[in-house]
Amino acid sequence: MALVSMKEMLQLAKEGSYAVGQYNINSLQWAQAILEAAQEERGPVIVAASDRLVDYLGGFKTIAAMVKSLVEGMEITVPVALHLDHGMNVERCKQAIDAGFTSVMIDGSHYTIEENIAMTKEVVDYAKRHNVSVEAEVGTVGGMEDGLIGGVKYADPYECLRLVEETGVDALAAALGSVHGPYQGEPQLGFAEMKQISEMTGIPLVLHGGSGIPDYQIKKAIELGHAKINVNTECLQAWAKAVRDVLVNDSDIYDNRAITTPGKEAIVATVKAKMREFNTSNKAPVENVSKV
Ligand SMILES: O=C(O)C[C@@H](O)[C@H](O)C(=O)COP(=O)(O)O
Ligand SMILES: [Zn+2]
Repeated sequence: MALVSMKEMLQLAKEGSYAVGQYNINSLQWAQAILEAAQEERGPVIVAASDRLVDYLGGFKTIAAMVKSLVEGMEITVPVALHLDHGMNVERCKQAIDAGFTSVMIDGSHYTIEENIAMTKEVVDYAKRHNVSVEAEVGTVGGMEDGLIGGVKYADPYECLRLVEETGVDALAAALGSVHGPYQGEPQLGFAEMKQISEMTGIPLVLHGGSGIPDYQIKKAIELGHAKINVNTECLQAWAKAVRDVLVNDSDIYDNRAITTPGKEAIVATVKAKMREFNTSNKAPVENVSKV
């Protein structure tokens, strides 16, 4: 199946009270694992490359070619969106779109709201011409973002409304207490603000920092309008644990495949567990699933 934008995927998720997971790739093996998990769970999936890792992964064209050819070679029939995560500027988003990404995030959250709106609008105008979906961010997710350590800054509901109305963006990441990387203690998400922003804007919300959030808070975030949840840290932790176990248990092992395959299996298991938690399993359209 050809790669799709995440516009329809997220609208269906919002209407159906579930969320589509965005899983970040950190190498070829990540892409294989995420696609395998989604196909086995029969649910839509968002495969993402974080802009800070795009060059490390070989650049936009390499990533798009890799994901497209894995979808074809692995006979993936569930809907797959290829998304640029935390796009650093307008130019990077345009490059991703030109290379074949079907969705982009323009992260203008470190700028003034006026600058954020202007950047987002330029990306939306370009993306619409290519049938590509756009996500924007208001406020600041805590922890590690764009390679920087920063504190939480809650999204202002009126700024969210302005950005949505003035840009026509497809999905909004409103920072409400979530953190990239591991949490220190229990996450404290701002549910009252979440409800207000969801009701005011009406568009699918995106939860960054989706790793390490207890199930009851995930369920509440979905109930209050989140249709996309980003997960990277939990996959990294599962991969690292599996690979570490192999190396600790066998000091003579040197074969790359033997060392890293348990890491890949750990990512598959993590993504499948998340898809069940987010209620994405079995949500691929029936006509896609019947081809399996
Ligand atoms: O690490 C990245 O660059 C991508 C993440 O910021 C991703 O967008 C995300 O929100 C993952 O959250 P986490 O798994 O809770 O760290
Ligand atoms: Zn993020």
